[in-house]
Amino acid sequence: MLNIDINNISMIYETKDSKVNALHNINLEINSGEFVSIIGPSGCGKSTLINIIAGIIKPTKGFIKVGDRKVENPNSDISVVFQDYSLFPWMTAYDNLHFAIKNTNKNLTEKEIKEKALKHLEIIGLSKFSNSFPKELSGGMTQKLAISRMFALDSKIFLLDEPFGALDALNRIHMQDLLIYLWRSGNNNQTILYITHDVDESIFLSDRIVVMTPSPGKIKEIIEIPFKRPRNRKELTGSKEYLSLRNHILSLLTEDMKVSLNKQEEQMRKYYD
Ligand SMILES: Nc1ncnc2c1ncn2[C@@H]1O[C@H](COP(=O)(O)OP(=O)(O)OP(=O)(O)O)[C@@H](O)[C@H]1O
Repeated sequence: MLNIDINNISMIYETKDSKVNALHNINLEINSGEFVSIIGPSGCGKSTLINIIAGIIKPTKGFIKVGDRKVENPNSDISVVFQDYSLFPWMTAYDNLHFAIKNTNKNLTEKEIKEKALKHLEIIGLSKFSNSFPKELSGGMTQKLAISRMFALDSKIFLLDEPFGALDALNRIHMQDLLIYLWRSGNNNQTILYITHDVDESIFLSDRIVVMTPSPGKIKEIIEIPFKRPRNRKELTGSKEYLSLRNHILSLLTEDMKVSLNKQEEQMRKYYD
């Protein structure tokens, strides 16, 4: 179990002709075993933050600590799943899992690795597709495999960047249930940081939701989700408490949208006048 300490992170991208102020003074502590979602308008720096935590890009200011260690580069404590899948396209479904298990459990025998890989395929209902390559699977199946592979990797921290963004509503619900099932049935209670645009998804999945403001991305509010687990989707979404929480998050997000739409309108008026 490892916590994540996001310490005063700012990020400015410098391109040939401009500077983009992507993140400004982000401070956040995510506890071991916690599920935290980040929600915010497009371009507020959510993916930038995930990439900084994963050690893929270096921030302009501030640092990330995972447990006692400063993050300088990608490392095996942290696994990342992106929207456009995170599998090896040249390996079958079984081989993708086998490879992950073999590389993170050096003391397992070949028989144990095989059993574990087959068990993972069974849990996600893809036993029949063990010899299929990612391109031969549907979007939902591919993402199931990517999530399953993430758990097989046995990392302590999972960073998920809109992993179900490309799925239809039904598949999305199914995947949310699978994610929570795998997370809660794991032995070591991993820490999850989850990026989404979907307010309902963030409430259903999270212990806390971090709402961000647009350019530069700052933390606007951190919301504790009061609902006990396991959560019953039907009961939850019908409750008054849920609806008021949902309205609160939506109003935080639309406030910023109004400001940016007004700015856009002002610029268009200037252009056409
Ligand atoms: N490599 C880069 N070089 C220059 N600017 C970048 C780079 N990556 C991101 N940006 C800019 O930084 C800002 C934040 O981008 P980022 O992708 O982190 O936002 P986001 O909140 O994840 O967006 P979305 O929800 O649309 O995926 C945007 O203005 C984007 O154009």
